[in-house]
Amino acid sequence: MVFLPEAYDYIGSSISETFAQAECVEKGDLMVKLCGLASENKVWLSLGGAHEKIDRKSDSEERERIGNAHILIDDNGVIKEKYRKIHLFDAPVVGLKESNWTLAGEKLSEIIPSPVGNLALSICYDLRFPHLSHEYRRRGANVLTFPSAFTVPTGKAHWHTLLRARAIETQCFVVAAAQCGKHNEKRSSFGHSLVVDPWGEVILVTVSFINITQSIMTAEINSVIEINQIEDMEENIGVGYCELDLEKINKVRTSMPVMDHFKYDIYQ
Ligand SMILES: O=C(O)CNC(=O)[C@H](CS)NC(=O)CCC(=O)C(=O)O
Repeated sequence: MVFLPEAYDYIGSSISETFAQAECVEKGDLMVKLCGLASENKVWLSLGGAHEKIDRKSDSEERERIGNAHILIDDNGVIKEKYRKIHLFDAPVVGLKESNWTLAGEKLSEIIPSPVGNLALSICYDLRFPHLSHEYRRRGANVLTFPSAFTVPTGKAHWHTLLRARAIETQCFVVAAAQCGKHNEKRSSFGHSLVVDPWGEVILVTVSFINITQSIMTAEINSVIEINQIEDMEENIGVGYCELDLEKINKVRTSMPVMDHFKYDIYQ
């Protein structure tokens, strides 16, 4: 299975550029190509965040806005699920207001059984809302996904901690493909695509692999590195590879059955 980050299609340098390139998820040219690639190569795809052109008739709001949609494609090239980002990143700390151009989603993703586990779809800023992750766990997820385009200052401060916390609390694998580098004069992303196991251990983090001009298909497979080494590393576009040992989930959950210990009667 291949996981791509939020905004895997493009990152616009202005709202008008972002609108101009948005495509309808089900019928867009890019999506047709990606479904073809999934079936030809027999891989599942997690497309972490498409700029989704929304049919105005189904949008009750007056302003033009797009969806931020995480799409899951199976190895037959069939779209299995589409999740629209629920929590929009309106954050004065970095001067971004996603709700200016995005319409928030209103429902959770289904839990989708896949060859790498029972997947739950989220996007980026959703990571900061533990109730969402907890609800996915309660509904049977064992792999949470947080494709992201985290900003550099908030990424430095919180990215690793939040991802590990969600993994530890829910006892799920957490897979987080992340944008990295400078997109335009105004935007850069923190990077550090991460996979965390249900015990909270980081089992994959991407660092510098390939030159941006090389094909991703020829990228070298990464080796796992220690978190305390990361600060000094440059990150380019690249790929990381790891295996999810689903047995770990059972081990962690039986050895510490936190789900049985919630006291909803006391704190709802
Ligand atoms: O708009 C696009 O083209 C792609 N989408 C994004 O970059 C989104 C909305 S601005 N970024 C985040 O949610 C960052 C969250 C974050 O950095 C944090 O929670 O600290």
